[in-house]
Amino acid sequence: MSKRTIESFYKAVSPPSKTLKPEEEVKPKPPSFTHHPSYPHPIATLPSTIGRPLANINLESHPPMKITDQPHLDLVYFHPLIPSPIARDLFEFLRRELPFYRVQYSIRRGANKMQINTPRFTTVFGVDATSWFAEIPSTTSDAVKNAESGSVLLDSKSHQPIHKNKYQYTPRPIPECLDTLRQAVEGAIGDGSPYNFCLVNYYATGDDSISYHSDDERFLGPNPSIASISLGAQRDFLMKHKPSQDAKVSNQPMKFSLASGDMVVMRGETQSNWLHSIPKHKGREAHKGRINITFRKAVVPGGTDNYYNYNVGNGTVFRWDEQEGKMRPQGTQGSVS
Ligand SMILES: O=C(O)CCC(=O)C(=O)O
Ligand SMILES: [Fe+2]
Repeated sequence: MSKRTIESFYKAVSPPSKTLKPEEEVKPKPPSFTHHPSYPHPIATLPSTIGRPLANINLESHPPMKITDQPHLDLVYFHPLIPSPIARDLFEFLRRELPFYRVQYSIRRGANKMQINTPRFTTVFGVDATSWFAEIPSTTSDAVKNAESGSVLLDSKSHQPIHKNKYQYTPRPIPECLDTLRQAVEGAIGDGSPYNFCLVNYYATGDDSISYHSDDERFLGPNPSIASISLGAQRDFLMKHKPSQDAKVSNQPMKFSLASGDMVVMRGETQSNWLHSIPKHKGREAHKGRINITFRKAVVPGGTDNYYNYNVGNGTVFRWDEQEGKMRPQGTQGSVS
């Protein structure tokens, strides 16, 4: 009898089928969940009222704008990608269902060690291109299946389970709700490049922010493409060129007022030449929350550890508390201010 290779026991986690029945045939389904041992809690799957429109985004009436009129700038601006009622429902769904973190870490500045409190809530899912999540087929024994809850990490080249010390943090598969969005985003961009990471920021109020930075880490490879989606409150997105002697380079920042449902794709030489930020904000919508989702492709294991270190870390899980109208650390009773 010939031996079966390990690959033949696994198949890639396939996206949910896009062939949907007409509205009247679809019965309301009880909520279902994406389970995985790496999640602090099961993560609800999208209701069809959100999943269906995301799978059928039509950009014919408002095609994306290419913005390339500044040196080294290569943006594609979808204004919007997601129609506003769906964007609002998706915002509320993700704020309610995802685990969030308020990561603290320390950096060295010369001889001094400084403690940094990330000024926003964050979470992350995905794994770099050297590994992939494979579904455990139904022929595998129930005991193994339950232990792994449906998917296992394999090495992309050997298709063998990864070494237990490959990563410092346990990678989390992108849950169905964000994977449906990933497929919609990849379909809208249409350049055939797949993303393997999903980073989520939640800015609770105008006091939350991200300072000027570029996403040009080596673990993303040269000229990375980053797709960035906004949901909820409108916030300013600033972009400025890195310091340059070139007379064609302006030192004035560009400002985009990003609305719920908008997507900006930063690609080409943008990350190596430009910085971007979401500054603190007062005034209109400052009391309202905003979610930002970025899809990226990390190519080496260092990217996986970096993303989990700065977006999950080792701290408390926060969940949205609808009654209190704010994020609450899990495992605490009563109101936390
Ligand atoms: O919130 C945003 O729009 C930007 C987020 C961002 O730049 C990042 O997560 O790297
Ligand atoms: Fe960024």
